[in-house]
Amino acid sequence: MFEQKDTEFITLSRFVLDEQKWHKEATGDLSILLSSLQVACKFVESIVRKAGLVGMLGEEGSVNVQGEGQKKLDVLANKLFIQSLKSSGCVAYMVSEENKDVIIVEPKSECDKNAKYCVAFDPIDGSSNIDTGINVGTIFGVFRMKEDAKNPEDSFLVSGNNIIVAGYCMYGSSCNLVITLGNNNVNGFTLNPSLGEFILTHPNIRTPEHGDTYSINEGKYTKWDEATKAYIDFLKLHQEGGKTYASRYIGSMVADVHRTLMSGGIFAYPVDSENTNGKLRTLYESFPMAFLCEQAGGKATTGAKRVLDIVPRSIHDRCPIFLGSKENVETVEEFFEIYSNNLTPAFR
Ligand SMILES: O=P(O)(O)OC[C@H]1O[C@](O)(COP(=O)(O)O)[C@@H](O)[C@@H]1O
Repeated sequence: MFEQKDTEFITLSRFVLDEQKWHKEATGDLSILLSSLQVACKFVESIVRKAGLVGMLGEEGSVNVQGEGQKKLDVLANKLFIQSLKSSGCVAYMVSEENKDVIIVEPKSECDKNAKYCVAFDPIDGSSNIDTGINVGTIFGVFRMKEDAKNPEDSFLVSGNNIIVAGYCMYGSSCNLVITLGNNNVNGFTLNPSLGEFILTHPNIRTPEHGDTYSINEGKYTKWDEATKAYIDFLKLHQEGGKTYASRYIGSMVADVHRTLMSGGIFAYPVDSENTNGKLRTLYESFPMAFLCEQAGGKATTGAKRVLDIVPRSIHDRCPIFLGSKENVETVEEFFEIYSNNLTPAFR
């Protein structure tokens, strides 16, 4: 476990090597994989930062498997992550928000044939905010390849409890990479552009038990299920010690979840009449964020069950998600309990 010591100049690479020291079965492959991931994050950060100067804003003109128009940065960032992860020699399969099928990595050498990791990622999350310079990010989750897997998908169509590493890299006023390798340990690093190094700046992130901000696209209120409507109504009517809840919504999951992990509260993207399974993708948005949140002491639910207990039906499957401070999420679970039993909430 990472000992609390003077964190200055602890780079991400050094931190991962330190962490791996505690894993008897560690072969160094995970460290190599994570160093390839951070190289891709640095590359994308450098392009996002100057996108407006180098003609990298706007549409690419193509449509991805989700039916969404692809931004130029979506396409470039996707290429960079695929290339960097392939070059690690430790990744067998990948799933990207931008690719319809599982990406199968052809081993280049004998050693590559032992690649045992699978990575699911969203190269640019919050694409709708790219052209206005609002925070966007990359989300990633690492799984072990399923030994008896018959098809590449099989290693991904498993419950979120199989995720071993999760993180995101947020491209904004500063570039922050937040990561967990499990062990109830979540750490935040800030990119020092002049050094080109991610430096540990937020050791051992703990999400407060309770928070008084909520983050949800209220424009969809009329399309929500009754439990979600009742919960948000409750937040508006309810005063905690004279304090009302504050609404905060950026529309980039990475940015909204980052704020929620650091200062508490709740982020939600429920089902609605347009997105009957929710909008956010289980494998490379909800699972990594739910794992990070739980490892930081928070909770993540669909309303009816723990997000990490879901087994996705397909690699681009979607699910509703409420994540954040333990107490706030437990209140959501109570509302879903009430409505699933057709009871009327006390405050109504
Ligand atoms: O505009 P909406 O419906 O509120 O959706 C915003 C949500 O969709 C997303 O932009 C989806 O992610 P992508 O940009 O990767 O497609 C999330 O980042 C965000 O939380």
